[in-house]
Amino acid sequence: MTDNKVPVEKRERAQELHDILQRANYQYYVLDAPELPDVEYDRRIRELQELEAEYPELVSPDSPTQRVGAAPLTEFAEVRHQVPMLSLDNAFDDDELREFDRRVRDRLNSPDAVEYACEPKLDGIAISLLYRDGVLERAATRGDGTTGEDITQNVRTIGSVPLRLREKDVPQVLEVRGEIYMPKAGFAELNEKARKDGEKIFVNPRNAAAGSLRQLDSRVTAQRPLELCAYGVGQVEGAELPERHTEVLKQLNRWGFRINKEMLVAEDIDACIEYHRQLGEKREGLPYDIDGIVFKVNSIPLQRRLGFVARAPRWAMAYKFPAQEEMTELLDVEFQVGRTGAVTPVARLKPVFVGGVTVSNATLHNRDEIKRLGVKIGDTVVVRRAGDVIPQVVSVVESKRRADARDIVFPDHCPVCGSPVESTPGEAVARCSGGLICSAQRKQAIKHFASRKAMDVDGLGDKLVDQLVDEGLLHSVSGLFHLTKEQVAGLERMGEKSAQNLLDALERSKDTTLPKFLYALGIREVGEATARNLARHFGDLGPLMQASEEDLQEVEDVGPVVAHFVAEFFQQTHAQEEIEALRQAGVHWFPEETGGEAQPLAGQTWVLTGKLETLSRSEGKDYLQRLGAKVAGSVSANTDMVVAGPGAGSKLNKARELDISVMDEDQFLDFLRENGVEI
Ligand SMILES: NC(=O)c1ccc[n+]([C@@H]2O[C@H](COP(=O)([O-])OP(=O)(O)OC[C@H]3O[C@@H](n4cnc5c(N)ncnc54)[C@H](O)[C@@H]3O)[C@@H](O)[C@H]2O)c1
Ligand SMILES: [Zn+2]
Repeated sequence: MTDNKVPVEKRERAQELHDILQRANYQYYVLDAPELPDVEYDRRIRELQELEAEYPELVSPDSPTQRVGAAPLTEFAEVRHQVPMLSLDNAFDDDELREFDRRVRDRLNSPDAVEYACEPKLDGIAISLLYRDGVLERAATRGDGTTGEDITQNVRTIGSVPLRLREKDVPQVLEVRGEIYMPKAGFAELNEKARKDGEKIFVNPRNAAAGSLRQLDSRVTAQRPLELCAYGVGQVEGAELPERHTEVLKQLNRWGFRINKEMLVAEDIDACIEYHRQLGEKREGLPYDIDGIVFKVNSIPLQRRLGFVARAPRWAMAYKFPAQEEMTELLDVEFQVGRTGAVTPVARLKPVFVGGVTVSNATLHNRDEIKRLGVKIGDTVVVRRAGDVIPQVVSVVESKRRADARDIVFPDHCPVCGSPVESTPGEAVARCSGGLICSAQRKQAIKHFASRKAMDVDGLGDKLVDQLVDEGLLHSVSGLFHLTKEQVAGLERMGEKSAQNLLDALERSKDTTLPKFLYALGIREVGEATARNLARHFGDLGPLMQASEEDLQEVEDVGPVVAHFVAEFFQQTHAQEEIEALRQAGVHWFPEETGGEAQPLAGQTWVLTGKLETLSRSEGKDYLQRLGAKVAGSVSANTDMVVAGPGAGSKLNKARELDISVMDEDQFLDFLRENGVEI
């Protein structure tokens, strides 16, 4: 074939893709600040690969399809990898994975199924760790696959990187390869702190890990919650390693490396597809981000026979999960007013499928965040939706900024009631100063009051509260208990029966507990735990309402800020009147037992898994907390006990693995009774 067979527009497009991808590589690998979301990058790579497949003349050694990563920065010393550190090819659906299996078997001339190792694909940074005579000598990034950066000082600060191998019998030279990543919880904490301190915010855990590792001051790295997971070896001298990949990893584990607990051996490609499906369901619940599954031919001799192409081995494939970040257009910004008057900017987006759902709104947090992002209306933005977390605008694709992009103007006056919007110095949040004059705040206060963890009024949904307030039937929380059947039945989509149900639910809700009532009042910074501590300390509402800020600070976990909000709340005449009105309407509770009486589970952490048959998860949690226990959401090594119900499978296994005591539902109920909890 000759050059002139390639149509000009195809050649130009290829060149354009080269430019886009090279720029993206630089931003991603060198600056740790990608502008494009990964899916967008992957689409462009795909497009270039397809062009190159059609017109092989377009393939050049410097094509982004032929290369791994990017050449390293100059601040760190360069390291040459004896065995190149490659990337992985990607599959995006079952067919592409089957196609991979077909290619493997064709090449091996194997009519039989090939065994694969299945590992979650951690989303972090590839690392090479060189051990000489069992001692960590050097840690290097992948770089462009041949040349990486020496980041030994930084990597040494990571707890899960062994500085010395366990066991005596170790190879003279052992190069371990793995991923350094930041667990989700650590990432959330880091960003939250950065947001408060006005420091750099990372787009996702991968970027945070990359940025943390490439610090010139290793004391900074030491502060970051990084972990290592080993997934392979490079150079090995003076030892024979097992002939199956999964066995090699188990050996690494004995030498002191963490390996992934979800790892599995699949006997054929169908089992791989099933594994991918299962992990896809588990993905949100894992404590770290994964962006797919890596399937590797498990036999090392077969891996050797298969070899590799320019940028990836032929014996491995990454089967990606649906993206958690996508690009879309910011159409407009609206300002919502919350229960405490906080004015939150909400981005209206051109609908985009991300993280498994179609997203058309995302939070922009506050005024500072808008400034930090430098975002304008009309911009192309990157939206991230991971798990249950509210979708967020994480960055702006500046290269796509339109000439007519408009600044976002933060309102001076509440968009709902027109009262001035005020900000307290040192606080990022701006608030409507209208208090309960503001119907937005009133609606939110009533919704909160009626919510499940508060007064738990069955059937009083958000829409109904909006209707009641908008129709002028409801002006305060206590007004709920004066609603009449006729008023409720007269609303749109309501009838006699549903009206009666609501009144019955309201009646039932009057029988409550002091902690729930305190939480329901919606005092700023008073969540469930604080409400419980306040109730336990003061025993009843009277003494609490009289308490000074100083008195309040004696309560467990109550600092000056919370003490101030609580005292301020109870000093308002309006609040006092509301409380009186609620009691007049029949809201009641029994006083709490006060004092530092022994709490059977004080200081222990419990995990509630799945749904118990007779208790809801939140009830179980309430009961445990009454006994002084902290309740955790997932199973970790420092958890003491797990309460298991139907559907608790994976957590249960994890608990057993960690040697944590496990109880079933009946034992749990007995246990609560023994400890004097009425069920
Ligand atoms: N947004 C951007 O502008 C931009 C630019 C460049 C690259 N990228 C993204 O980076 C990725 C491509 O980069 P890449 O070459 O690092 O490939 P990759 O991240 O898709 O796959 C290779 C990497 O997977 C990691 N990995 C995790 N678990 C593993 C396991 N169990 N076994 C083996 N490896 C494992 C290793 O670090 C390895 O280097 C793509 O997802 C692409 O979207 C994005
Ligand atoms: Zn208002």
